[in-house]
Parts: sequence; structure tokens; C-alpha cells
Amino acid sequence: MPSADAAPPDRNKRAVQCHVHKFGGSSLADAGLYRLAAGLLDDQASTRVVVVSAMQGVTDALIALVGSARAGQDWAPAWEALRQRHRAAADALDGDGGRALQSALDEEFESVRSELAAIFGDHSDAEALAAALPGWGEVWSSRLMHAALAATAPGWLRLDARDVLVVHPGEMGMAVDWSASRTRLAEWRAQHGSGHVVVTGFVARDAQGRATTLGRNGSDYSAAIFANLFDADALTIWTDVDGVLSADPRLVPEAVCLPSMSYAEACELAYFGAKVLHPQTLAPVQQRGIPLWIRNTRRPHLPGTLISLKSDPDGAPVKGLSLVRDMAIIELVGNGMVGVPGAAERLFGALRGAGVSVTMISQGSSEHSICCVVRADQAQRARDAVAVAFADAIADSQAQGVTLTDGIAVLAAVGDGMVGTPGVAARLLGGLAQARVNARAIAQGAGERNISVAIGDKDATRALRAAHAAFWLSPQSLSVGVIGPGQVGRALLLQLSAALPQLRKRSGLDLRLRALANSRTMHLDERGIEPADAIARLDGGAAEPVDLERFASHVRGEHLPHALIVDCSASPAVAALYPRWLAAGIHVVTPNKHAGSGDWTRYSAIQDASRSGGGRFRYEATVGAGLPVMLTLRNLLDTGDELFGIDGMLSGTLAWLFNRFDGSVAFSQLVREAQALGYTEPDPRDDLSGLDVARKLVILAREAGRVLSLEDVEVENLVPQALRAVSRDEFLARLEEMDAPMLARYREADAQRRALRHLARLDRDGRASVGVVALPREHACCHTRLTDNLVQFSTRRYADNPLVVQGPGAGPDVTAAGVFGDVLAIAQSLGSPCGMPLLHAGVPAEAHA
Ligand SMILES: NC(=O)C1=CN([C@@H]2O[C@H](COP(=O)(O)OP(=O)(O)OC[C@H]3O[C@@H](n4cnc5c(N)ncnc54)[C@H](OP(=O)(O)O)[C@@H]3O)[C@@H](O)[C@H]2O)C=CC1
Ligand SMILES: N[C@@H](CC=O)C(=O)O
Repeated sequence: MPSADAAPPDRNKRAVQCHVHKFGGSSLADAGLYRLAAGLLDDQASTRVVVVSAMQGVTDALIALVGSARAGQDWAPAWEALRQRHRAAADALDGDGGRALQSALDEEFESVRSELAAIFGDHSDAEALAAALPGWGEVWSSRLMHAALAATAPGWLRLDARDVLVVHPGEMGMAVDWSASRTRLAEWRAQHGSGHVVVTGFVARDAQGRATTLGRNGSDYSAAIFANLFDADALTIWTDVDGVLSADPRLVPEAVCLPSMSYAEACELAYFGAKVLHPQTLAPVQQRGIPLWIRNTRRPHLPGTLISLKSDPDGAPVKGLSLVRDMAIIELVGNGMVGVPGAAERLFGALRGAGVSVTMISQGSSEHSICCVVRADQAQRARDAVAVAFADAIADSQAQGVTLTDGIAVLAAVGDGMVGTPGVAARLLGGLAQARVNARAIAQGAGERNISVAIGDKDATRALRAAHAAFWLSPQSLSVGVIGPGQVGRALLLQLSAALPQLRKRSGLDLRLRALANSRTMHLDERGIEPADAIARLDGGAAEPVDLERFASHVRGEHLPHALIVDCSASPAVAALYPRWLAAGIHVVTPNKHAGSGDWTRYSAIQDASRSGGGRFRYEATVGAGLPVMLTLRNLLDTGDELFGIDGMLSGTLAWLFNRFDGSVAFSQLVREAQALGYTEPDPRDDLSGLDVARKLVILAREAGRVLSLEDVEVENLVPQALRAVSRDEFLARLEEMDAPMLARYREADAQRRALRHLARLDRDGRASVGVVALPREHACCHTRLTDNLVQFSTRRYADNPLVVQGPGAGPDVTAAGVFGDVLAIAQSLGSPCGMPLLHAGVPAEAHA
């Protein structure tokens, strides 16, 4: 176990004379954990003061005992169980066989038994006893910790805080009587010496000398108070998290542990729901400028979070985000309030009178309305109080009325560095806009440390994740799902695996493969899968039956700013989902031709969803695989050219077959080879029937604004009639039936010194056709190699001499490269919501994953 007494040396250079440590209940659940905690304090250089909470669950058990006694129920078995738990821990910890410790505990358990009996019997002291009784857990815990420490080093003292700490109830909870407490501590030290001390957390005495507690979360408060009373140079709160996180990790998987923050930042976050610290805790340390560390008992090698006077000067403007749920907006609207002094005073006076605490206030400069956010359980009371206060004005129509909107949450961005930094609000609101979260009200004080936004509660998690992404992630962070790891999909995954580290380094592009599916199973991963390992997951234990609805909503997520689905299937059913995905803001990239060439209504729905601010749709690889065919056409049209026609070879498979077929090898054998090389469609009849090329022609025509459908294309089908309706497997088994007709066709062309080529043509007047043609051998299409596609665009600018795109037009690698190019084009077009550079580079809080 590494020593961890002082804060890590590089982060706290000051020599520490007195260091207060506080251990929470989760760090003290059993004897083993007391030993672990004691082992963290083996540094001899400073005086150590250890403040302890009760063992995990003990305070709740004591509160329940009080409840049972009050209700006249039998509390004895629960009391006995608690006693046995402490006896067992004492047995395990105490060096002298547990006798001294055991008898002290027994004595105190007897006191608790008497107190419970008094509460049960409704004794005159019952209320005071009931209030103080939950503090016994800390007393017992201090005995156990003392035993654990005494086993590591001699001379440890034990201080019962009830002997020195004097408190009284204040407006904001228990307030310390500093002067009396300081005097009592000095007396105690004079009597017991100034060695290392174990102190009971949570408990204190009131001015009358009666035992009491500091209230919920009081142990942290005790630690801060004793750090102040002991004039400590450092306070470490040991807990079960790595430090203060940028957001609640249960809601934001990408939350990062913050290395440092100022007291002011910590207060803002604590007020706004960050669970690590209670706001009250900070005041006693802040007053004396004592640095406070939050560290993880189970991961003491981690530095934790340092909270001190100054925020890290090199740190990011926003330190954390917090969310408060279950709120409501009260709004008062009135023409008669404009320029009238005192309306706000009347409003807030009414709320004060109703005992309603106001979380957030917002008023536009027109003074026409004023709204505030209050807790939902106080909202009706608040509304009624304001309505009464403005009853006259409402009756005179000077105020239009008071409205209550419930179902509200408040999201706050907090950070000292926000002061004077332009663009923080833009970034926050831009992130929310991107997640389609509506801001109902906004407030930022002149202190500029906190921007609070009231949003619909149903949007709360999405808003928090979007805001977190806006500040902590690269604006080019994409959550990616891949469908169809077949020939093309697999090649894409390998290309992603090889290229992503460089892309991340060079351009901040952060592509995270978070989902993969084939036609049977899918694997969803929260943080991201290494693409090269992804396929294995589809057969592993983590795979589940495919459900593309859930697939899409997982990819969409909420904690990454952008989502993208790559469909590498050839499935029309998958293509039918694009309009919904695009409308949900998910970008879609695909080599699947069904969307671009299929049903016109679906095609229009895709274009509409994409155009109306949804996700972007790119399908360059559907024509010419990795060749820039669509891009070239788009550029021609976007720059004002006019398309007259398209001719050429659009099938890689057919180009390769006719390049190879010379009668020496059976046509069927070549088809099988093309299939094995990954050139053909999953069903090679799509190529041989001319359908695949017809699809490409339709895609190009539509891209050029023509209304063309597959039925409009004249298609020559090379598949013999008898093989058209059979299953794919049967077709492959009977492929040889194509040999004779194809050989005859070849010989006929060869006899005329011609070569067979599969051509596609789109005329100026909209006629479209595809089929095999016997071309003179000197024709350009006869001077191509392997899978070359050759696409000629005749346009107004390229009328006499068409623009030609030529190159390999099929194969998994080149197609995957075309798909990857589309993914990059989308990723590179995504900026931060307000164009600001990234503000953060955080360390993922993997402990909370
Ligand atoms: N090969 C090439 O040169 C080119 C191909 N393309 C296009 O690329 C796409 C992929 O081709 P290719 O890789 O050769 O095809 P494959 O047959 O090798 O792979 C298809 C993949 O899609 C999956 N799949 C099929 N139906 C569904 C479904 N309903 N839901 C989820 N997954 C499904 C399959 O899963 P399972 O294994 O479970 O069946 C398989 O993983 C096709 O659309 C093709 O037109 C475009 C240009 C060039
Ligand atoms: N099977 C197709 C693949 C590309 O779309 C072809 O051969 O062209």
C-alpha cells in the first residue's frame, strides 16, 4: 500500500505540520477497511488528526432504532445486531484481544440501550436524546480507528468531539461557537498532550453541554471545523470517488476528475448538486485558506482533487456542470410592471413570506416579466403567494397573472475561468441547441462564475451530456455504429483501426465505434470498441439479438456531440430506416444503393430529413466505389454546369469479367473468382442482371435532379430465365448454365474484332439504358484494366470532350475507402457549436464507468 499521508508532492509543495484526514463511512465498512485507512497515514512528518464517520450504514441504523423506539416497536434485535457488528470489528482490530475496547463499547451500547428505553417510554428528555443518539456511530468508529492506528504506531489519542466542539442552531444549520470550542480544545490538549489524534466526526455539544449532532453530512463539516481548530495546513477527505468530477458520472460516462478547483468553484458545484462536498464543509477551511484534498481510499495512488484559494490558472474556464432536478418556474407577467420600482421586492417578499427558497432568478431588460425557479414541492405555495401579493395588479389588468411551469431542471456551468472569457455562454447554449434542448430561462450573475439554464426536466440528462460534450470533448467527437461487417464493412473496420490514432493526433478527430450489427446479432458498447476487435464481439457473450431501433438510439446517445451510422449491408430494410435516423440528427453514410435508387417517396424523405437540419447523408461509394464520381457530378452542378448525359462502365464486376473472359476459362469460373475477390454484390445476379448498374444510373440521375426510377431504365439481363427466380445458393450451384450463352456471345463479338463491354447510358432527354455492347477494340472502354469503371459526363462546359472519371470500381478495400472518405467529410464539417476551439482536455474518470 503506498504511503499517502501528505498530498502528492508535486501538487502541494508546502511542508505540512498538521494534516487532518477524514474517512467517510464507505471507507470504514469493516475491520479490513479500518486497517486500510490506518495504512494510509504512515507518514511521520506531520501531526495527524483523523476524523471519522460511523461505519457504513450505522447512522441509518441508529436513526431507524430511534424511529422504532418512538413508534413503540421492539428495537432490541436491531440494537443487538449493531452491537455484534461493532464487537466483531473490535475483535479483529484490538491488539490486546479486544478486552479494553470491547468493554468500552459494551458500556456505550448500554448507554444507548438506556437512551432508547427513555425514548420508548417518552421520557421528558426523549427529544434531545433522539437528536443526539445517531452520533454514537462516530464514537464507536473513533474507538475502532484508534485501535487500528494504535496497532501501527504508539501514542495515538482519542478525542470525543462532544467534549470540545460547541455549536448552536443557526439559520443555515449548526453554527460553531469558535471561541468556546477553541478554548476547550486548548484545555483538552493541555491535559492530553499534542500527539496524533482520532476525533469523532458528526457529534458536538450545545451551549447547555448536551450532546448533539451537526446534521446530515456533518462528518465532512466536523473535519473542516477541526482542520480550522487545529490550525492544520491540509485537510484530506478520503472517500469512494477519485475526486470532484466534471459532472455526475452516472449521467455522463465521459465525466473527468478535476485536478484542482477553487473554494468558490467547489461551493458553486456543491450548491448545485455535486455530491462529493456539502457546501457547509468549505467555510471553515476557506476561512483559513487550508487546502482540501478529495481522494479515493481504494485508489490512493491517484492525486485526487485539490480545492484551495485559487483555481488552476492554466485550467479550463468551466470546471464542472451540475444539474438540479424537480424544479418549477414561477413567472409573473405584467405590462404595468415596466419601469415600476418595487415589483421584484413584492414578488420576493411574497416568496419569503411563504417560506420558499429561490434557486434562480431571470428578468429581461424590458421588465415586462420576471421569473424564478423554485423547488417543485414548494411551487404551488409559491404561485399562490405571488398571486395574492399581486391580486390588485391582476384585478386592474396591470399584471397578466402568475404562471407555474413544472417539470423543470436547472443545469449550471461553473468555473472561475469563465470570468471575462468570451464565448462560454455561446458554447453552453450551442451545445444545448445541438441536442435540441430548449432553454426556458437563463441566468448569469455579474460574478460570471455560474451560468444557469432552466430546461425541461425530460431533457435534463440529454442537456447535461450535450453541455459536457461541448466543453470536454473534441467538437469532432462522433459516436459511430457500423451495420454489416461483411466484405466492405470488415475492410472499413480495419481501415478505421489503422487510421484513427493518427487522425486523433493530427486533427482532433475522435471517432468512437460504439455499436456493430450484422443481420443476426449486435454489440453495443458505452465507451467504444477497438474497430479491429469489433467483429469478434458479435459472436461473444456480450452480443445480443439485433434490434436496429435500440442500435440507433444507443449510437445517438447523448453524451457525444454527434452520431453517425455506417450501413455496409445491401439490405432494403436497413435503408428504409434512414429517414428516421436522419430526422433524429444521426448522420448516415452508406455504400448500400437501395436508398438512393429505391422507392421515390423514401428517397425524397431521406433528402428532406437531411435538408431540414437533420443528419447528413453521404453515399459516394454507391457509384464507382472509391472513385469520386458523385463528388465530380456534385461539383459540376454546384458550380452552375448543366448535365447533358452520362455514359460509361459502372460495374466493376462486369468490367473485370469482360476484361478476363476470352473463352479460355469458363464464364462461371470467372464469376466465382469475382465473388471471392469481393467485387460482386452479395447476390451476383444483381451484377449479372444489370440491376446493380441500373441502380447506379438512377442514383446519378437523381443527384442531377432528374426524376428517374428503376422501372424507367431499360435493362438487359444476362441471367438466363431459368436462374432468375431460384434461391441464391441454387443460382450459384447452377452457374455453369451461363457458360454456353456467354461463350457464344463472346465468339460472335470476337469474330467482328469487337470486345464485349457492359455500358450504361443516360440521355439528354432522360432515356436510361444498361446492357452489353460489342465495341470496336480501339474504343476507350476497351482500354481499361481489371475492375475499372469509366464514367463520362457530358455537360454544357464539357460538351465536345466529356469529363472522364476512371479507375477501380469494385472491391472491399476501395469501397471501404470511399465510405471512410464520406465519414471524414462529415466529421470534418462538424465544428463546435460556436466555433470556439476546444476548452478542455480531461482525464476520463474511469473509476466511475
Ligand atoms: N463489394 C463492392 O465492391 C462494393 C459494394 N458496395 C455495396 O456495399 C454493401 C456491402 O457489400 P459486401 O460487403 O460485399 O456485402 P456482404 O454480403 O459481404 O456483407 C453484408 C453485411 O450486411 C449484413 N446484413 C445484411 N442484412 C442485414 C440486416 N438486415 N441488418 C443488419 N445487417 C445486415 C450481413 O450480415 P450477415 O453476415 O449476418 O448476413 C453482412 O455483415 C452492399 O450494399 C454493396 O452493394 C458498394 C460498392 C462496391
Ligand atoms: N458489385 C458492384 C460493386 C460496386 O458497386 C460492382 O461490381 O460494380
